[in-house]
Parts: sequence; C-alpha cells; structure tokens
Amino acid sequence: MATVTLDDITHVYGSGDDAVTALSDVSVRADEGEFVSIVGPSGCGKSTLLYLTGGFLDPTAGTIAVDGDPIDGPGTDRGVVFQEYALYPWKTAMENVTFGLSHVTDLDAEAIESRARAELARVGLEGDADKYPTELSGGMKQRVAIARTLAYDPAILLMDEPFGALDDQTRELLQEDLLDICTETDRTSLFVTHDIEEATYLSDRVIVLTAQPGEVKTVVSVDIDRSLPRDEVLRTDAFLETATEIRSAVHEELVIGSGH
Ligand SMILES: Nc1ncnc2c1ncn2[C@@H]1O[C@H](COP(=O)(O)OP(=O)(O)OP(=O)(O)O)[C@@H](O)[C@H]1O
Repeated sequence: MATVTLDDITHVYGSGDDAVTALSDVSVRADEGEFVSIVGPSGCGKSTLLYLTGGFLDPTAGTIAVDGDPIDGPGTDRGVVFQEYALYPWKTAMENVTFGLSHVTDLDAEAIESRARAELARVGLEGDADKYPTELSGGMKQRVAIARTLAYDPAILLMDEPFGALDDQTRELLQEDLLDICTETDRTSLFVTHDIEEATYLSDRVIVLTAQPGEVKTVVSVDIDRSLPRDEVLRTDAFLETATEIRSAVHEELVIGSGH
C-alpha cells in the first residue's frame, strides 16, 4: 500500500478580481494504512484538497506525491468515492463494478467478473449483482460505488462525504463496514466529512482546516479502542474527549468565518 503527501499546497480558483484562494500552504500526510479525515467549516477547501489529491485539479503551488513520486493526473493508485453515487443507471450493480476494469487491469473477462463478485460480496451485495440502480436504496448504491472503487484495488482511497446523503442508520452501518474494509486491506484513506463523530470514529488522525482560505489549524490524533462495538466506542472517555477537541477547533473557525 502507499503513503500520500501534500507539501505546501496552495490552490487558487480563477484570477484577478475573481480569484478565490481555496487552500493556502497546506501540508498533509497519510501514511500507509492510515485513515486521515479532513474537517472544517463549509468552503474551507476540503473537497478541493481531495480533488487535487485525485489528480483532477493541478495545485497552484506545492507538490502531491504517492510514495515520494509526484502525481501527474488521476491514476488507479487512487480510488475515489464521492457523495453522489455516480452509477450508470442503465447498468446493473455488477456491470457498474466491471465497467472500465478491463482498461485498468490485465484481467480477462472471467477474472474481472469474479473480482467484481468478490467486491460486491465484501460490501454485502452478493444477492443484488443483477439489480439496476433504481432497484437499490441509497445505502446499497453507495455500497456499489465503494465496490467499484475497491475493484481497482487502489492503494489510496479518497472519499468526499461518501455517507452524506444517507440516513443515520445506513450511515452507521457503512461506517462500520468501511472500518472493516480499511483494516482488512490496510489501505491508506483520506476522508472528507463535516460530521465530527464520523471523523473521530473512523480516523487515526483528524486534520482541522481553518475557514477559507483553508490552512491546517490543528491535527488531532485519535486513540480509541475500535475492537469495542460502535455504541461502546462512542461512550468511551477517549472518544468523547477527542470529538470535543475537534469540535471546539472547528467551532472556533465557524465563529471566525462568520465574523463574530
Ligand atoms: N470551480 C470553482 N471555481 C471557483 N471557486 C471555487 C470552485 N470550487 C470551489 N471554489 C471555492 O473554493 C473554496 C473551497 O471550496 P471547497 O468546495 O473545496 O470547500 P469545502 O470545504 O469542500 O466546502 P463544503 O464543506 O461546503 O463542501 C470555496 O470558497 C468555494 O466557493
């Protein structure tokens, strides 16, 4: 698996009077197997940071590297999961997962199908491979999107509010599944959320960005016993204290951002 580093990243959208500095001198690192979340007030550049790491945007200044090699556009070493499931409505769950795999792997059709089946099973959809997106709930669609990304076997997972559109129960189930998947596969994850409990529950480290332009305000290490059931984790002192520390840091920025 892999380490991803963002060094002194500044990103400016537009130019002249319309220029918006989304990120200013941000340095972030996620080591192999580490789960790092990015939180901060709306507009602080969280999504921008993820798009840059995905290679969909070029930073105005700074370097992004995977295992020390600067990235040059998108690559199959980095898999993305966004809030919008972005599934093809005319393709089944299985076809959504297999689509495109032949271009990025040297597997034959049979091997591709078997890998897709394994990934659908991993996210609990072994019985739903032939269903179309309209026949799937929001949670199931997001599971298909996750399976599709995992099928590429990316070393790094980039997730932008992947559970933002889901109801609380589905969100909690998917959080637990994601923790299992990340532990099982030792992937490196960068995860954007505005949900502080979610960030605390999932992460090894949480990076709090300042109000726009986003700078790193603080980095909080999370040391909680994830072998406990979710409900118990959420009641531990370590969890509550860490979530409070992160919430206070974000709140300070909300106050600054609102001019109070
Ligand atoms: N394509 C664009 N052109 C111009 N400005 C942009 C563009 N995309 C984002 N911005 C601006 O850059 C800043 C950061 O946006 P970004 O979407 O990265 O923030 P965010 O932290 O993900 O926000 P949210 O939590 O609301 O999703 C914002 O001020 C936004 O208006």
